[in-house]
Parts: sequence; C-alpha cells; structure tokens
Amino acid sequence: MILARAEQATRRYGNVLALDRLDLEVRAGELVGLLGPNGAGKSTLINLLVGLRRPTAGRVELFGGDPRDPASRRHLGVTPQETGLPGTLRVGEVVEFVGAHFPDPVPKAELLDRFGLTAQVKRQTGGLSGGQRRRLAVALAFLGRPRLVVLDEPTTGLDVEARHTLWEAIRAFHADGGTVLLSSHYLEEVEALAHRVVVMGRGRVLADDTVAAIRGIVGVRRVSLVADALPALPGVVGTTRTDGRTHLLTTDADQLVRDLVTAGVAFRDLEVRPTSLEEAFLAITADDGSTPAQPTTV
Ligand SMILES: Nc1ncnc2c1ncn2[C@@H]1O[C@H](COP(=O)(O)OP(=O)(O)OP(=O)(O)O)[C@@H](O)[C@H]1O
Repeated sequence: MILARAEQATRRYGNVLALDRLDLEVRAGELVGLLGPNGAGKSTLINLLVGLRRPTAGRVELFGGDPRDPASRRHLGVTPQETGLPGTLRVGEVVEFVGAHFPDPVPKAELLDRFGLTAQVKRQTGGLSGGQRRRLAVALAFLGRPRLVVLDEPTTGLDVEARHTLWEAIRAFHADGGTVLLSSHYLEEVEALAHRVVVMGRGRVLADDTVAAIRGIVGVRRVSLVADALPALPGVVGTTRTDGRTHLLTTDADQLVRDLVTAGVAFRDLEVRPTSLEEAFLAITADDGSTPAQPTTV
C-alpha cells in the first residue's frame, strides 16, 4: 500500500526550480531516508507531501488523497525543519495540549521516556536546551500514534547521545509497523536507520536504492593530478578536467595510484580526497544516468 506519492512533482519559487518532475512512492512499513546536500529540495518535497505547500505542476498524494485535505493527514505525524513551541508552557503541558487533539494519544509518561525527556516534564519549553526542544518537537510527531511519520532533519543540532535516543525511538516505531520518511545530510544517520535511501540533488532523485548500494557509490574518491597524457585505467568511474588538472573518480584510490605508477605515467601534484555526496552523485549520474565514460587520453 502506498502511503505517500509524488508524481512528476515540480515546485518553483520564483526563478528557483526547487523540485523538478520528481517521482517518489513511500509504501507502508518502509523506513526511507532522504539524503542530499543543502538546497537539494528535500524540505520542499516533504512540505508538498505533508500538505504545507502545493506543487507548481504534477501531483502529490497522502493516504490516497490530497495532502492539503485535513482528512488525508489524520494518520500523519510531522516534524518540520523549524518548529516553534510556546516558551511559557511546560513540557508536560505541551504534550497534553497536543495529545488532546487525538483519540488515542501515547500516554505522556511513555512518550517522554521514549524520547529521554522525563526529567524535563515540568520545565518550561523556553528553558530547554536546543537539543531538548528538538527532541520534544520530534516526540510530538509520534504522539497521535500515526501510521506515517515524516521528519525533516530530525537530529540536526543534537549531540551524539540525544541523536541515539532519537534513533532508538524511530526504530521502535518502525519495528511496531510504522512507516517513516526522514531527511538528513548524514549518510551515517540514514545508514543507522533506513533500508532504502533516496538521494536527491537539484530537485531530482539521483538514486533510489538500498543503503549498501548507496554506500558503494559515495565511497568514490577523487584522485587529481597534472599529467600530459593518461592511459585507460581500470576502476575509473568518471573523468573531468579543470585548470590543467585531471580528476579521476574511483572506488579504489590506492589501486588507481598503484596503476598510475605501474603504467609509468609522468604525473605531478597528486591529490586524493573523498568526493562530497553531491560531487559523487552528479558525476555518476551524468550522461543520463548511464555509466560515465571511461578515461580517455587527455
Ligand atoms: N520559500 C522559499 N522561497 C524561495 N526559495 C526557496 C524557498 N524554499 C526553498 N527555496 C529554494 O529551493 C531550493 C530547495 O530548497 P530546500 O529547502 O527544499 O532544500 P533542502 O534539500 O531541504 O536543503 P537543506 O538541506 O539546506 O534544508 C533551494 O534553492 C532553496 O533556496
């Protein structure tokens, strides 16, 4: 069963094309990580799916209906990227207030325990640390026992312990049959939680695969050097040339350097560095997503 769907969804903000004919389906029981650099369009996609914004073109669906219709959102829990909490209300009061909107909310003590906020129950939210406020905002998404939870960068700004508490809560919800869509900048976070990873860049889906497959792609290194001519080298998945330097993308930089030496290539200024997610994906998905060209003599 498909709980959320985008079909050729496009969203423009003035001249900015934030989403570009994007297709995505989230099925019941999945835990999907949405990964991508700043500005990739993750929040825009989430905002369309949860009914906060409308697509400029294309369609979005939530539980088979229009996300802007409140009836479609009945089984949805959301934590947007930025949330406001009434600063003078106590943590327990916020949970009671929000819980009153649902027929069968998770009991306050259970929710606060799950999110590591038991000790703060009497604290005014204005007096919480940034991390505690964020955890409370995320906890509220789970309060009404939703079937689908959508979290936009839930752990940004959290320390390691708080992040792990949140991960545990998300995992427990999923183990109980809940469906989760969450965005993140961190592959490690998506890896810790999700089975399926959707990588976004420039408003499009660049890859939609298992964590292991994505891990293989982002394990790409960039070996860059200055050389007059290069032979075809095995293991190179992409080649670019800028300012007189040749950049070789490879999944095994050590072997590539050995091959360069064995081939007797006269190179200088060798540099090896990890590629950013964006670089790796843009390079690998160049040429209409087919395997990028093998290196040529430059
Ligand atoms: N309200 C808005 N008005 C104008 N441009 C916007 C607006 N919201 C988003 N954008 C632009 O749309 C593009 C996609 O932004 P979006 O926030 O969806 O990306 P993101 O992947 O969530 O980024 P981040 O990881 O930084 O949160 C960016 O170029 C952004 O500047």
